[in-house]
Amino acid sequence: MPFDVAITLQRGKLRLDYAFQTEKGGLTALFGPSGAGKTSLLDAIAGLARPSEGRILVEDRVLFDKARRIDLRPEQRRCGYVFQDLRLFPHKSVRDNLLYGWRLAPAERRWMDFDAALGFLGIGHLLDRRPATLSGGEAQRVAIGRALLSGPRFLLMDEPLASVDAERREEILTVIERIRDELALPILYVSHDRAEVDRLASRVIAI
Ligand SMILES: Nc1ncnc2c1ncn2[C@@H]1O[C@H](COP(=O)(O)OP(=O)(O)OP(=O)(O)O)[C@@H](O)[C@H]1O
Repeated sequence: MPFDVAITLQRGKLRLDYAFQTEKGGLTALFGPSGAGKTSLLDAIAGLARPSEGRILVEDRVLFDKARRIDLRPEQRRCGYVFQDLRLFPHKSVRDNLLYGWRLAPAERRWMDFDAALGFLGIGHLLDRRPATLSGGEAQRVAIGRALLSGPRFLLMDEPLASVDAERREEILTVIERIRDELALPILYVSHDRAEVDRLASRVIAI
């Protein structure tokens, strides 16, 4: 099963409960209003927020299990996380941002090589640029490239169209569709745009 999650997360005074499982194939959207806890859930799956109860399995591998005292470190989880605010390193070139992802993965875990990622995402001409000089869509593709190069077993994408101008939306949507269809990676995708969810997702989880 790609994602099998049943956890409780405490965020300040707020208690957030999540329980869902997903079927093989396609993209699963997490859909819900601002503040509902979508980013918190991705953070818990990535190992950046620790649940107070429960368990998280991805592709039948236990990432977290409170009862069994299992809590893999983020770098052990093999998660490609595309953050809502991208978090590209501002002082590094596009090349070095991508190489950062690449170096996170031991050689045997890499399933996409550097040149293949450049071609797949159409970012080969941007290698010497700094993130501040990129358009929203270009920066988004670099962030996706960094995640793919880290040899992930699954992808978490937090509103990847949030910082993309209207004209570039189609380009990023097409990239996400290709990741879904050609790379066959389990994807959890946060959005609060109904049209986007209808186009991309094979199932929707209301948060
Ligand atoms: N570190 C924290 N400490 C206390 N409260 C937090 C913390 N992080 C998030 N929260 C609260 O937890 C709730 C869920 O936040 P979260 O960012 O997961 O929501 P979201 O569904 O992703 O929202 P958005 O769509 O606006 O990004 C919010 O009410 C938020 O204020």
